[in-house]
Amino acid sequence: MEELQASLQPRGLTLSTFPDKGRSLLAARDFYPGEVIISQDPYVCVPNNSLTESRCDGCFSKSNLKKCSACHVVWYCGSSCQKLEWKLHRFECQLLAKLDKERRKSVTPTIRMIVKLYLRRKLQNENVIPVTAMDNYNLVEALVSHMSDIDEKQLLLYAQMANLVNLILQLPNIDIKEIAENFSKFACNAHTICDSELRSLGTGLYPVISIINHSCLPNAVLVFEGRLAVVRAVQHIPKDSEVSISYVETAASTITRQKTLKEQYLFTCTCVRCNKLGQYDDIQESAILEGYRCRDNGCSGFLLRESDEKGFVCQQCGLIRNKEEIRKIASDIKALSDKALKCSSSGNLQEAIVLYKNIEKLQKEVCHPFSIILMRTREKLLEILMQLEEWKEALAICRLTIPVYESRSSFNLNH
Ligand SMILES: C[S@@+](CC[C@H](N)C(=O)[O-])C[C@H]1O[C@@H](n2cnc3c(N)ncnc32)[C@H](O)[C@@H]1O
Repeated sequence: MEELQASLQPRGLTLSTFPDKGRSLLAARDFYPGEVIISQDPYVCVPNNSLTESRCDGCFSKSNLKKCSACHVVWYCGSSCQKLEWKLHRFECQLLAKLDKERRKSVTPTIRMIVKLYLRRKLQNENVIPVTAMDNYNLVEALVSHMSDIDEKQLLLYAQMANLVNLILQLPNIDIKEIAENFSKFACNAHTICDSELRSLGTGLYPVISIINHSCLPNAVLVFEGRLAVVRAVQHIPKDSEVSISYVETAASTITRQKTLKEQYLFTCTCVRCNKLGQYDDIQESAILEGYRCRDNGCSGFLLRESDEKGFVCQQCGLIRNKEEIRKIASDIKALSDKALKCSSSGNLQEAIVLYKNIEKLQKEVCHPFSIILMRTREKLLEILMQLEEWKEALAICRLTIPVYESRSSFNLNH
């Protein structure tokens, strides 16, 4: 870690360890909103390929794809991406080509990440790929795995996946337990690589960026420029303070955020937002983000459950909303959502638009106008409309989301 510390110093950063969080990245000088704090190329990354969607292994694009003729698993958009990846894929390709057709189908993106991890370690050990202070396997070894905290079912799954990786790699002296531990490390350290519209393209392991801890009110944000991970300040970060990003959707209730953090990252967040759990402004924010709207369309109050559980009371005008009425609409929304998901994943986009519009209509009846649930439906609609180049309608959806973003920034100012 001394080498890493030395390479972070000229960037105005330093490493520290806290008893409750483990390693942390600190600012060794002031950073200002918009400024790049750190950027890193992935140690390994893979596109999120599935049976219905493929992307180029180099740039993650979806156009002009050709399958690697030897392994039939990996896709490229052209020779420049293929060349870029060849140093490693040359070895991966030989291993995948040896597998029978059925086994090849079980090589999921996660399995490929681990296979690539070991191949990269081997190529760095053999000096085929250069080693630097920010790009070496020691950084992967230092990542937290939470192996002692995960349940038996998950351990068993990791063991099965580790066996498959072992079968593919066929390296001498490989430790199955270490492979399983690397799966666990991926679960709490890997990042989803997104495009500028936050669409998920793939997964990458960025072992220096993984040192950055979480806050529900972060002072920095992680974005991607292609495969490059870039951390930018979103607030003034004074010298000696910790750099933090959010691992989860910040526009969620405290209970939802804490549940996700506990399940995926195995810790309980004690940030300033989480410490407000149960206080009036936390209850209000949670009810707006995930709760129901007032029966009176002209009222913007938030609803809380009545003590006798018959319904929900508007905290602004006192009107009561019946629980059964909400339950009925919620079940209609669920049925439509299942259909819409099927349509959009099978490429039936026109039908998906009709269904998402109906979902939005129903959600407008039950959800608070600034609800994150309604917002997600609109984001989905926007994504499909943009795919179909229906710009006018897409713009109309954007206009609906602006007031929600404005209200969110006022929430955050209150914290
Ligand atoms: C991506 S790692 C971050 C770096 C980590 N601290 C380390 O020592 O390598 C994620 C893990 O860090 C810890 N962590 C991150 N943010 C935290 C926070 N706000 N409070 C407590 N633990 C946190 C948790 O153990 C979590 O699973």
